[in-house]
Amino acid sequence: MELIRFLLRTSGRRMAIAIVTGMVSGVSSAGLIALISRSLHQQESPAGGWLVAGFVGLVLVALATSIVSQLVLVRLSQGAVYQIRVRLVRQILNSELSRLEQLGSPRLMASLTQDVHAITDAIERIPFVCIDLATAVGCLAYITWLSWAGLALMVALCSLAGFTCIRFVRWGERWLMRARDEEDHLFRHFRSTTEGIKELKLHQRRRMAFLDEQVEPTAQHFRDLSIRGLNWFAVSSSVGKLIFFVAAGIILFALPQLVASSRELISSYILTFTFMMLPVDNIVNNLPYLSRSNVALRKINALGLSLSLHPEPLAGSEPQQEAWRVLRLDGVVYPYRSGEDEDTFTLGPLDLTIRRGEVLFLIGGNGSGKSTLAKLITGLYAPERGEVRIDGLLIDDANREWYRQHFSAVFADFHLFEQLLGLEHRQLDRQAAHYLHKLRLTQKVRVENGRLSTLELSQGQRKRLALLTAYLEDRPICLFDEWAADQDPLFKDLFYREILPDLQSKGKTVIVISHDDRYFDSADRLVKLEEGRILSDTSRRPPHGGGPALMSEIP
Ligand SMILES: Nc1ncnc2c1ncn2[C@@H]1O[C@H](COP(=O)(O)OP(=O)(O)OP(=O)(O)O)[C@@H](O)[C@H]1O
Repeated sequence: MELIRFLLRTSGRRMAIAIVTGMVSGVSSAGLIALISRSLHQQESPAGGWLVAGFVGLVLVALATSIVSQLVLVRLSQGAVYQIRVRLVRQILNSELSRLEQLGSPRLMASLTQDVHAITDAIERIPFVCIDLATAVGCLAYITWLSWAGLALMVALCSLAGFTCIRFVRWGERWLMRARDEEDHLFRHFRSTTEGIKELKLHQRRRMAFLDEQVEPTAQHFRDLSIRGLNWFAVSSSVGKLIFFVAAGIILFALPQLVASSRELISSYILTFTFMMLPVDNIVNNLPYLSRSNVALRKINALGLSLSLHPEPLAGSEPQQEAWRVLRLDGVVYPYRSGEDEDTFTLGPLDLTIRRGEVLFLIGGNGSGKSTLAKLITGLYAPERGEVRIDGLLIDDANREWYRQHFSAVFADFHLFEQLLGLEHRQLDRQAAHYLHKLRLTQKVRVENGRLSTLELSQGQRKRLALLTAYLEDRPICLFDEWAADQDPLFKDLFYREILPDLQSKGKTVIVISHDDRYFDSADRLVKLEEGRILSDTSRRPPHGGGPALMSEIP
């Protein structure tokens, strides 16, 4: 079973301790049955001292080993859940952006929530299932010890039960796997529900169509596939219980006819089967949860495999190249693909040279490739063909992470973190307060211990906060993707006339994606894109230092 293999990989030593102590507990429980059975048969004569001592001893051993086994398994299972969560997030973070975009956030969210939940659910049951299993195995061992005919019957029935149940569970799993694939589509609709709530609320017919034509059919399909899968589990559970009762019936009624059996033997069987009933019931009832976790693990492994096919090496420790001079893109090509080979849009081939200290505007119509080029320049995408070099140094998989550390960027679909993560200024709060004042956000936001007091702001204000982060990062190259689009005229002016010259005066190179032709005169250079190619590259003036020192006097 995949879950057990996963737990063994997580900590084989702990698993071994849990199995050994669990088995001791199970055998002790079976020993207790044997002892109770024997004491019942000695009703006539008072129980000997050794029986009482044996009873107390076995109770203590069964309890102590059961507790140890469960404690170890609780630790092991929670450790495994922790590892799965962290490993998955790490794998996502270490994967190429283009791969993550292809997979889509609903697929990632489904694994991070549903699959992790299914595994957690199953793993939390493992300690109890293990003890039940150990008790059942102990009881079977006792039945075997009582009579060899009992052993033969048990082996035959256990094989039959195992074979039949596993077959049904496998069929069930196949349906659950299909249901799980459907769940990815369902998550896409969940995302549309939360992110498109305004559009859905405003338009009743759209909302009805969304519900009737998208959410309901997908949810129904998911439900039907799940029902089919769970039906097989129900069959498997009933067949398992049926075989158990058949075993009990044969041993109680048929065995005495076939093999000479004393009343003592029969009553021992009755006691053992009664004792076994609860653990067997628990094991059978937990099978669907364990099976679901198999499906979830397969899904997570498939995601992990697909992510690991596009890994990115971790960051090198080299410092940024503050004094870089030239960044060159030579013949770079980046295609977006929808299917196997079908290109939907291709950026390039294009050549571009960016010099240190210049303010470069990327302009062009919607869909001309500006944001794609920005992701190539910043190293978020790797070109399929062509080269990116910084001062002649070729940027490849080995140093792309290092190269990215040269950039601060505010993309159009930026994300704000509540905490100013990864910024190690000694006076972070003071610096942040200074920039908040300059960005006219003091009335709205405070920064305490590097944490922003609120993110409940207008889109324009949120963008100003993103700009604050870029300032605090203090990286040599800044990139703003239509930053000013949501700003009022005052802040548009502030951005183009003061912030950009200020960044330039600090020696930063600034790349701005802009549609604001009123402010194109703020650029040293205008690079115009059309259909993924550079249409024109116009230098308006050589890169200069200077400009008003808006942000320069940091306290
Ligand atoms: N993740 C993606 N997957 C597939 N195609 C994409 C993806 N992102 C962008 N595209 C396609 O690439 C083309 C260029 O998009 P890009 O976002 O670079 O344009 P842009 O010039 O920044 O446009 P805008 O001014 O509207 O922001 C578009 O035709 C778009 O459909």
